[in-house]
Amino acid sequence: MAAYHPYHPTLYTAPRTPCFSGSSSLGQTVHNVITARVSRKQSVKAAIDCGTKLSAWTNVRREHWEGDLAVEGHLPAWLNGTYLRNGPGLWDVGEHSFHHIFDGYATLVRISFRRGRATGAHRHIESEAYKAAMVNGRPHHREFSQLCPRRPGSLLDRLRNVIGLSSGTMLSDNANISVFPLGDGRVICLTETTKSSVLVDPETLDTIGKFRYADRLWGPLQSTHPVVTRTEFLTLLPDLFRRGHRVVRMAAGSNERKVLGRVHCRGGMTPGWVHSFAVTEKYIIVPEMPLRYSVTGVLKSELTPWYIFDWVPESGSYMHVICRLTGKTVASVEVPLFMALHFINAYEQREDDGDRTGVLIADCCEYYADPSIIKALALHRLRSPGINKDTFPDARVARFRIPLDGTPVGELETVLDPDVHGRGVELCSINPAYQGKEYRYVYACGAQRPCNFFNSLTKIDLVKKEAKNWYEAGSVPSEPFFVARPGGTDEDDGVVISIVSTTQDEGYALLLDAASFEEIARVRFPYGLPYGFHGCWIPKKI
Ligand SMILES: CC(=O)/C=C/C=C(C)/C=C/C1=C(C)CCCC1(C)C
Ligand SMILES: CC(/C=C/C=O)=C\C=C\C=O
Ligand SMILES: [Fe+2]
Repeated sequence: MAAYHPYHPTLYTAPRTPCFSGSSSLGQTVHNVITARVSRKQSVKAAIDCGTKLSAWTNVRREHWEGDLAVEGHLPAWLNGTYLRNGPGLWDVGEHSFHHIFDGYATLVRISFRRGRATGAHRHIESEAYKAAMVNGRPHHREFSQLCPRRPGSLLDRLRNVIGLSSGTMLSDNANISVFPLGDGRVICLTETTKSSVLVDPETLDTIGKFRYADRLWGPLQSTHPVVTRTEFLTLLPDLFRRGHRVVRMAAGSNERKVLGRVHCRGGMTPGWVHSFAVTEKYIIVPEMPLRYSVTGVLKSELTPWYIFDWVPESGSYMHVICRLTGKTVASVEVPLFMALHFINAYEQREDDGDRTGVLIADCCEYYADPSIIKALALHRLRSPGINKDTFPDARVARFRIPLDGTPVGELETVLDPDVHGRGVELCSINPAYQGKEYRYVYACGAQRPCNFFNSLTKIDLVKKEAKNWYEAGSVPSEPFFVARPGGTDEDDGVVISIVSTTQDEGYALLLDAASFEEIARVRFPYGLPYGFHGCWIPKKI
């Protein structure tokens, strides 16, 4: 069968903004390679596009920038520390343009707050994949929608691809999704390949090198959303051939992962894709949805209609519950079909008659069992808004109830009227002190319809079932990240930070008071920034 390829026939011509000026030797290589490949005509087009197109979907202007940031408004005196955000920031190399938002080379953005002032920086992560692409002027590794550079023509090439992909040598280490401070002070960036675990310096944004796991747990894939606390790092390693996930734990200060338990997927022939999972104080909750890895697609270096997945609704949806102490599966229930990337939080709902745990609650951003969100994130779709076309899939805050008493099925319900957040909810954060506990507030990207991507921020009150929204026409805000005020006792005592890209070539960090959801400050970069995914907060040690 011919390999399916989801490229759009009228592929958008990406505005290239290739005025890189790296100072490192790699930066110099980057500069030479890029300038050599960009014609004057392209540079003029880039300059025009910069002013008129949304910077969210364009390459970052320079490979590296660092400087003081202009502050409009008032930064709280208590806000001392660094906000780091990871995401793709370079989708074009030489003549090659990536197809999907998840393919772009990782770009870190830093904003450091100190006594009411702010400095900032951005820089690409110097992964092997990025460096090879810069030197060769085209991608050299398998990315999310980018196939292996060697197209399987002969049997020998096919065999080489299978070996390269299963051994991991051809897989990308482009850590472009998340960033976490580990309990021991190191800062790690990740995507879904194991080799993408990369350590960075949160101040200079230098790539320090690979995070080397000191164990023998083989497997090319990992979760990009580990649960990281001061004491541990909990993650999942998908087991493509034995239809499951290993649940592993690494203590802070160590590089050695230890297997805690194993999730056996119940539907389909391959494990369900888990982009994130949830924890309560006692349990780890692993979702299994019918968007399953296409192991043959990945190994044969072919794209399926869902890129690297198959959508197999008849294989069902399940929630698996693992005890954090023993690693044993204590429940595995069938639930209504669902499609979710991000779990918001989970907790144990205690029964009235004592401390026996009855039901687990797990909340997520859910797409009405429709995986088309994956296709909505192709760059040509993001870059062609189509005036007044409402093309973005609807999403809701959905709540699972998972019984622990042996009942074989769980429930799924919509928590609040999705119209209050524009039928968009994604890239969520909560007060981290409430992780695994009963909680009330969610901060997330929302939608002001019509739209082809999230374009607002929302604060959802799960108790009152209300939302407060922030929206400004022509702006795309990224994940609103909650930072708690030290010593604060209310769940929403703090600020929310989101980096906004606009059609006016602006890039700024928006700070909202988390309680009122009113704007308190804008901290401006000199130019528009590309979209990014997940951030973290590193408090300044006083
Ligand atoms: C949802 C999200 O933010 C990113 C998802 C990225 C995925 C699933 C990437 C997967 C892969 C690579 C980064 C390299 C090649 C292997 C593959 C599993 C496709
Ligand atoms: C940008 C995105 C999802 C958008 C819509 O659902 C997901 C990013 C995932 C990164 O972890
Ligand atoms: Fe994510």
